[in-house]
Amino acid sequence: MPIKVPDSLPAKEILNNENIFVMDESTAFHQDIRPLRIAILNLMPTKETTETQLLRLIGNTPLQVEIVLLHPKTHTSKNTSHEHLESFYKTFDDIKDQYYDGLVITGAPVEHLNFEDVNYWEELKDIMDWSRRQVTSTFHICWASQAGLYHHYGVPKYELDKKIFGVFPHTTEKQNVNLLRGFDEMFFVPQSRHTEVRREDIENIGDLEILSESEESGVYIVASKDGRQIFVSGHSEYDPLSLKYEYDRDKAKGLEIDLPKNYFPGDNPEKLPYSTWRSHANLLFSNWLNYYVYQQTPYDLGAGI
Ligand SMILES: CC(=O)SCCNC(=O)CCNC(=O)[C@H](O)C(C)(C)COP(=O)(O)OP(=O)(O)OC[C@H]1O[C@@H](n2cnc3c(N)ncnc32)[C@H](O)[C@@H]1OP(=O)(O)O
Ligand SMILES: N[C@@H](CCO)C(=O)O
Repeated sequence: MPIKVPDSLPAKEILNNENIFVMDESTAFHQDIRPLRIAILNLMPTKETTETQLLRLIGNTPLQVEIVLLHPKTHTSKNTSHEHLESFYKTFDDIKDQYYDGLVITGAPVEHLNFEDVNYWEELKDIMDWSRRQVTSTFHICWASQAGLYHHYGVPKYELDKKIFGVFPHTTEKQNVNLLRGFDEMFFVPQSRHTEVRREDIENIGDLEILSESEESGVYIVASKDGRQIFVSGHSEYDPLSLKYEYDRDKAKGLEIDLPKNYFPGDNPEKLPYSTWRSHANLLFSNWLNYYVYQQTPYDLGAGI
């Protein structure tokens, strides 16, 4: 079964070439099954790259999934063209009366700012409040996970002395948690952050559970006990070369940046990096879609969230 995306979205051709069946709006879904409606609030400056990465993971499912891409209307994008946003994106105003099975909120390179100084903060707060009422489960990535933990639970973020940058081993001690089903005892996840949230600020909040951590890179997955809010600090969706792109970009700018850890063979940036996290990424997203979205959402969406 396929995912359906806006007509002519560039990611469609890339994913079809990878044998992921992506439909456009003119093609009909199987009529007897209600497709899952997933919104992606894309806050990344590199929107096309992120669309492709997320659709690749969300499309790896036997479920029918209809995608709506959202961007914040209170922010003028510097790095994504107006035409791209006009052609493929909606804003919160267009969908706020509707109910959704799932929402993904991406990272954003605004972590040095106070949340209140992010120019779409008021809109993002409205979207996060709406998600509590009208979305079955919301998956927050990187900066969005910090933003969600802060907005919903008052959890602060802290500046790190040094950027956490690389692919780090992660573990979990939890048993029988559906989001973690099938996880290896230890698995790798890309992290690329200047800030963190801390265990001690989260563990006393009764509604939250820390599901996975890394000795080196800290808290990874936090979830509300009802599974409706998932906060993920890493970038499992990243492509094999995403960290290389960030490393080369920062080097070219003359910034002080260490090599991403556990990434280049022999720490040689001339060599093609290892990608060691893609099976984890696929499992994380398919567990979320299956157990937290599909198995929880009401058939008559809106009648019972
Ligand atoms: C912590 C995480 O969530 S990780 C996710 C972030 N990682 C990435 O974005 C990786 C890819 N990004 C990049 O490579 C870089 O951000 C680039 C090359 C695209 C742009 O870098 P720079 O030129 O240094 O920064 P630039 O001035 O364009 O600002 C970056 C973004 O922050 C936005 N921004 C800056 N200040 C603010 C603000 N006060 N409020 C809201 N957004 C802001 C910019 O508008 C831009 O986003 P946009 O393209 O959606 O408009
Ligand atoms: N992942 C980000 C961190 C900045 O927020 C980058 O290096 O682009």
